[in-house]
Amino acid sequence: QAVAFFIAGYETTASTLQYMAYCLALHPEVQEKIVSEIKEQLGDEVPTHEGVTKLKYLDSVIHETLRMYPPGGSADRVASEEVTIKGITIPKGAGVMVPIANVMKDPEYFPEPDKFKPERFYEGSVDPISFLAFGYGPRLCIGMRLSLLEMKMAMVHVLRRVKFLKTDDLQETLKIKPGSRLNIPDQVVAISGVMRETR
Ligand code: HEM
Repeated sequence: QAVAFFIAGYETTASTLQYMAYCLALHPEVQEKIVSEIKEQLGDEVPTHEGVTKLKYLDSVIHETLRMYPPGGSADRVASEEVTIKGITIPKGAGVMVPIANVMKDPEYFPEPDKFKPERFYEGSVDPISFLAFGYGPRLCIGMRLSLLEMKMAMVHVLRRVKFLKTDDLQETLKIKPGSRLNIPDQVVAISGVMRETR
C-alpha cells in the first residue's frame, strides 16, 4: 500500500504538473488567462481549499492537460459475467483493460482531439464517462480530489512567481517513455524545452 501511494499518489500528480508546464509554455494565452483568473478571484490571498475552488478556468486547463497526457495507462477490470459487445464475447473472469488515452483521443467525444482546448471543459459539456484520466465508477481514483487540490495550489504559487516559456528546441509533440505503464514523459525533452522567467 505504501508503494502504491508513492507511485499512484506522487508520480501521477508530479507528471501532470510537468505536462501542464509544457502545455502552458506552448499556449501563452492560456497561461495569461489563468494568471488573470488568479488575480481576479484571489488577489494576493494565500490559496486555501475554498479559494482554489473558485478557479474554474484553471480547473479546465488541468482537465484538458489530463485528457491529452493522462499519466494512467488503463483502468483494469475483471468481467463478473459473460457479455457480448459489438460481436466480441468477453468471458466471465477475463481481465479487461480500458485504454484511457485512446478513449480521450476519440473525436466522437472530443472534437479535434489533438488540439489543446481547455474551453471544452470550461464552456462545453463533456460526457463524464468519456473523461477517464481518473478512471470511472466505484473504483475511480481514490486520490482524485487530493491531487486536483494539490495541482491547483502548486499552480497558483508557481504562476504568481514565474512564466513558463518555450525554447526553440521544444518539441510540439511530447514523447512518452516507451513501455511506461504510467505514461511518464521523456523527462529530458520536457524539461529542456521549457524555461522559467520571473514575473
Ligand atoms: C493526476 C493525478 C492522478 C491520476 C491521473 C490518477 C489516475 C488513476 C487511475 C486512472 C486509477 C484507476 C481508476 C479505475 O480503475 O477506474 C487510479 C486509481 C487509484 N489511485 Fe490515482 N491518480 C492520481 C492521483 C492519485 C493520488 C494523489 C492518490 C493517493 C493519494 C492516488 C491513489 C490511487 C489509488 C489507491 C487507486 C486505486 C483505487 C481502487 O482500486 O479502488 N491517485 N488513479
